[in-house]
Amino acid sequence: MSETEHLKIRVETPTAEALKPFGVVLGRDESVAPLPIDLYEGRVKVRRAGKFVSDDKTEMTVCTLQRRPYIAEYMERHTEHTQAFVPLGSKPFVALFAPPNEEALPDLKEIRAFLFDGSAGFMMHRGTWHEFPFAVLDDTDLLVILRSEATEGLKSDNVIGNEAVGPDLEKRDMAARFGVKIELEL
Ligand SMILES: NC(=O)N[C@@H](O)C(=O)O
Repeated sequence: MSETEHLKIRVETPTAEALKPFGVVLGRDESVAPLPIDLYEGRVKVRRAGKFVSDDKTEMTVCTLQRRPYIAEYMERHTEHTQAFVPLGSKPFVALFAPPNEEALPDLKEIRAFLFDGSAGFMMHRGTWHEFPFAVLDDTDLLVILRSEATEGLKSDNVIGNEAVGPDLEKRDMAARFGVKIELEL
């Protein structure tokens, strides 16, 4: 009986170049110019991580977060998709939500905040009100899965009166709408 032949495959470092024949690394690539989205004083950089092919206008962005004050400046919702936040690098992040409703604004009494330890991401129900997650540590990367029309609506030229509204996006200025400063306590 012949000796079983051994085919040895060397395990490589998963660089973007090495992986090009197979796909796109879903992680921070600073050679990709951030999109012209300039909310939170530049503390959130949004880069498209590559073309995500789907039967609908869905995409993946990689957002790089720096710490910012734990104040919910905005709350927004997307009624057409279940947006997901996935931590890259296992760093913790804070997110706050209010349940989907039929009203034009979230119910302040129902807002809750959570500290995610970085071991798991979160996919929201359609219409869940939320603020963009907060970094606990600087240089936190989040994979955000969402519909591209929501991303387009966040671009600076669509921010009017400190709010952004567009197809599948309602981003509301909480201080202007409620006259309250929503602060998170860790
Ligand atoms: N960057 C980004 O996805 N921001 C908002 O759409 C959001 O839902 O947090």
